[in-house]
Amino acid sequence: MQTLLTHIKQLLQVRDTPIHKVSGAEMANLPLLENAYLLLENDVIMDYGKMENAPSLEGMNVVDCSGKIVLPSFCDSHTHIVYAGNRSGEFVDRINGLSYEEIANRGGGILNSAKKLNETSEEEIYEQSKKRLEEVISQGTGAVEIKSGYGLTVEGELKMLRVIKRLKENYPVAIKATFLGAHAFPMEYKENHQAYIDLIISEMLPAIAKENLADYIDAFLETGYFSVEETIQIMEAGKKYGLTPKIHVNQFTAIGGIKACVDHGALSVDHLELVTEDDIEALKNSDCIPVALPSCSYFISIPYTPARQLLNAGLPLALASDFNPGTTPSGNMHFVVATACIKMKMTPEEAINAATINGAYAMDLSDTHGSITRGKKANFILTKPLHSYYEIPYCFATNLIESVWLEGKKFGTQI
Ligand SMILES: N=CN[C@@H](CCC(=O)O)C(=O)O
Ligand SMILES: [Zn+2]
Repeated sequence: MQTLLTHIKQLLQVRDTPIHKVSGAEMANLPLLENAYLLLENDVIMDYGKMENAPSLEGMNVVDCSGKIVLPSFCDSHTHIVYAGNRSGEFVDRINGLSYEEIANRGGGILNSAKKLNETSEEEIYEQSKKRLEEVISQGTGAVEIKSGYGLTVEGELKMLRVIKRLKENYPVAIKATFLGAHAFPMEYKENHQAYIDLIISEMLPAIAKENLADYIDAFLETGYFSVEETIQIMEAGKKYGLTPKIHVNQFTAIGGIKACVDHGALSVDHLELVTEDDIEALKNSDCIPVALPSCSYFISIPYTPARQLLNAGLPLALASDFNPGTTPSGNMHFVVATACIKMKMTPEEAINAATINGAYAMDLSDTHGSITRGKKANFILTKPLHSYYEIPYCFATNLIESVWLEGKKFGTQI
């Protein structure tokens, strides 16, 4: 079955020649077609072009898009969507003056979520998590990475990764799974870090590999969490099972972690609210992409990733949501794009590139996702009538989405 979208006011992120990512000054370029058509066949993009060259409407499922914009679905390369319960109590504690660090030191934070997760059945976690996945899909996400990291036990981590696997089987979005056993040290290992790292390496990783549950390995490389040396052990162990590192780093302190991640083959380094000149040097001429998480900065009032500094150095940048119960209880990528423009001074073109093609790169998905390119998945957002794509970040709190399309079908018609 072919579907033809006609009279599209602006068709964004049109890339005739497939690219994997855009970097530095290239990010200011967002190729588009005005008054365009888009032709879908089954689950892929067949063709596109100017309306005057549109194919005959005969026998087609035709969708008139007059006044509306089409852009590729958001590619959210960093989330923790699978969790149990929430941490709204800690949110109020922070309003009343406690910091994220103080809450964590009292056994709150990640350990609070780990306790809840280990007390909750796999079925119940699936039910809670699928609601969040459906929510982000309705907000325009068409490819998403989901981390474990709230188990911190062999069974808990496996439980989370099995839930991610089920989500992958049941939803028409691309999902990549990341093993984040090195998210925090459980209380009983506070004085014996090596014993927990040994548990990750000798028990968790083999069990995960046996069920083929993960694509990537992650660690929270941060003062008070995993040191540079500890993270190197985790990255090297993961690589032995074919898991490429994607690492949380430089959220609160810069301790030389970025260079270690680049040296050990990380696909992405995520957070980077703090960035040093040495970090930038380490990233230059590497294949590792920085990922900024502006909703996290917003929610816990920490600095925003210095996007201009990274782009001026010629580096690529991806934007992701960080959806999690502690620092970012939202996976709304429209808000992420808007906040990147408003607070990080990214232009609309840069922010849309960062949330589409560069997000796809940060999940090894740019061959199939992240742009309007012939042969790629027909995953895209159809907006309500707009004057220009500038209104996407400008209308930062308005729902601009008329419909989301996944694998060639309007979402809601597949499941
Ligand atoms: N910083 C580490 N991990 C998450 C937060 C985890 C939590 O507080 O539950 C993040 O990316 O912000
Ligand atoms: Zn995170």
